[in-house]
Amino acid sequence: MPSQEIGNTTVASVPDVDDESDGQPLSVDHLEGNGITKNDVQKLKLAGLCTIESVAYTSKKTLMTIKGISEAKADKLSMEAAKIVPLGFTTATEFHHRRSELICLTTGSKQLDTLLGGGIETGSITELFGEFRTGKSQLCHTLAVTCQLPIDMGGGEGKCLYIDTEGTFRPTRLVLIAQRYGMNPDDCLDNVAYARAYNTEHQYNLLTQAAQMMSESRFSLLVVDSIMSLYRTDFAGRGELSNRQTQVAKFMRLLQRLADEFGIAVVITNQVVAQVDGMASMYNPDPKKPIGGNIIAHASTTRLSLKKGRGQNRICKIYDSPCLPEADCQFAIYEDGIGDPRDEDNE
Ligand SMILES: Nc1ncnc2c1ncn2[C@@H]1O[C@H](COP(=O)(O)OP(=O)(O)OP(=O)(O)O)[C@@H](O)[C@H]1O
Repeated sequence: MPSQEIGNTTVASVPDVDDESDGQPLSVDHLEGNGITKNDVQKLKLAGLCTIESVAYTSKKTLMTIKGISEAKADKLSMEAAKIVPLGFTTATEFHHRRSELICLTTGSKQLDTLLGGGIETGSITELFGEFRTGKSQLCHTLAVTCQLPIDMGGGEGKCLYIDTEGTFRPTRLVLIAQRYGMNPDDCLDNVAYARAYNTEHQYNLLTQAAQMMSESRFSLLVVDSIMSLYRTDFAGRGELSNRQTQVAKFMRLLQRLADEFGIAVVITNQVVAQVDGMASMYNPDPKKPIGGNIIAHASTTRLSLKKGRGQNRICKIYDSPCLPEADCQFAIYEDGIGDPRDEDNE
């Protein structure tokens, strides 16, 4: 999707993301035939399995939990999907080639993009955690706009799906950010599918809907702001901890499946609690850790810790990443979204 040069400014042409674009996963409709009926396909779609990839990535046991899918049918579905989606070994060269084609979404701050090796990676889950007012939601708002930009401007040429569990989404913020990038604010808002989640069951069901929407048009970003808040209230007390973690794991697994299936960037925000173990407080006077335990820790590919700095400045630290070293940088929150700290802010 080309950007246009107007005077000294590069103006983004807001993508017509409803275009049937290349690279979209194949619809599950293509499985029809060979003993798989239209009715079977409909059942898969109702269960949120809208692409052949989603069927290939789902275990036989899970396929059999779909109402009306027998063991024999589940076998048949897995077999047909595996004929189309490669599930075996590949060479590291081929994998390297595929990874080099992954797009990163710009955060709006050059320093932060550099820290992240280009921006927020697509095809994986990035967790932003920190205390209140550290800029988690503001970064999500900026990404909801930049994900729509052409690839040559640091975007993903796709729509954004935004699940808000705390009621902090503000479309007015998007208008100002869209204007900064020379986008038409109305088009930009139309490209953001927003849903407020009211309980954890609803939060999960929204992902099933998301799968359906993503199979119909090109999305490049899915935001869940914030991931744990409803789990904390729906599952209160120690007695419910194990059940809570099982449900969180199920949710995170579906998030990862969507990231793999549609090549989207998944960004989740998370709260922190004071860390009480002795070692942590020995080296850090104010130790805080993200909530959600090992489930969130293992399911998030990149974990970023956000802290307050001076004024509108914030500090982002790479807390965990499979390929980035532990390092940090500063960014700032402005009226028109996330940016680099300006000199006057540091004086
Ligand atoms: N229009 C704006 N211009 C500049 N800064 C803003 C603007 N809107 C909000 N902020 C700043 O963003 C900060 C809040 O950031 P954000 O909403 O991302 O917090 P958060 O980390 O998501 O916290 P919480 O956990 O409370 O949701 C505040 O310091 C606020 O002053």
